Amino acid sequence: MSDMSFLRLDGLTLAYGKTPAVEGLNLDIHRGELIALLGPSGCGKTTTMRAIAGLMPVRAGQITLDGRDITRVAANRREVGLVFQSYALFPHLTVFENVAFGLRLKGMSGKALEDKVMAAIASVGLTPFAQRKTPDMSGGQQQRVALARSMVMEPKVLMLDEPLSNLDARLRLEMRTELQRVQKKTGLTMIFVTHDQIEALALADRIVVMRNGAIEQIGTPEDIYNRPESAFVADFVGFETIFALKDGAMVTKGEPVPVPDAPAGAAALAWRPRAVTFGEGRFEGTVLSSSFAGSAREYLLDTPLGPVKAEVDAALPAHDLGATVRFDLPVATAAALRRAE
Ligand SMILES: Nc1ncnc2c1ncn2[C@@H]1O[C@H](COP(=O)(O)OP(=O)(O)OP(=O)(O)O)[C@@H](O)[C@H]1O
Repeated sequence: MSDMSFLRLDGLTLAYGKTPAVEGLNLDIHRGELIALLGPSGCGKTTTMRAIAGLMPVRAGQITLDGRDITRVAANRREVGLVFQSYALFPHLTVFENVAFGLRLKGMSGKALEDKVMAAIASVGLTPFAQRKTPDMSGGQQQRVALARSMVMEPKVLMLDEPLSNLDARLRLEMRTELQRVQKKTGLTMIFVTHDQIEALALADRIVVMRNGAIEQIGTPEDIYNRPESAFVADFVGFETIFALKDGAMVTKGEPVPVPDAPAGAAALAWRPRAVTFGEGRFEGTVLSSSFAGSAREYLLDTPLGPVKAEVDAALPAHDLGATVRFDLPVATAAALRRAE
């Protein structure tokens, strides 16, 4: 068996009663990879993780972990860890006892237990807090306790459901680095769920973008950010101006715009605000809104083509609302999408 299929989902189909949640999902995860499941609310991220953890029956398909079919194996025998958004720590127990809990259930005690627990606590940088009760700790520290408690069980795969969503902006950044550090140090295969594209781009080795219970695109952060395949993914990673191509022309709100130099096979063209030429070009639009963002200024333009978002250097003179400006959509700065939806 190759490392390519350390964790393999094969035609995974999941449903809540008559409501389908995930349909025929195929995914191969390497040993030691950090994978982000990214997508809008309701696309099936949590349901997929619950199925891998054994908390959700599989309607059809197969889950294989390290060469073993675990599709119908009980949750506690899967060697899969799951850290919930809420951490679910025991408030009356110390950090040490929270982390030791699962090992005690397995019958471990004494020095062996202590060594393992303290090593797990050390790996998340909480050694000085081992005897503290968890309610007396910050959100980020509690998150680390939850991480240590799962890691100490030495799962083959550790899954985290929106691990950073309860933290404030500063702690989120700190825990992002921490999570990456712990993962690289331990070589643990990890899957985390997020609907935050910045978090997925910053953390993951590969990103799995989901939509309506299926995989829309799988790739490295660079692939997803620079080479989105569909309008759905492009829009998700900040290409805000997207036009479908039909018969060699862009389909716009008004007249079709011929694009003789469109890349072969492209179904749509997409521009980030920064890639739109502003102040000159073939087209004209009216400033609908303008927002200052430090080094840049963003304009939303009302144009005969449809809405266009452009970003320019904030040092340039600002345009008033209602002002008429010229702009262009150069093919050279566009991403060519294979799917227009
Ligand atoms: N307990 C449930 N009973 C019935 N349907 C459910 C239940 N939980 C989820 N669903 C449905 O299954 C689909 C997938 O939901 P899931 O929770 O996996 O999405 P998600 O991508 O994790 O969303 P979020 O980002 O909001 O957590 C959705 O259509 C959802 O409405």
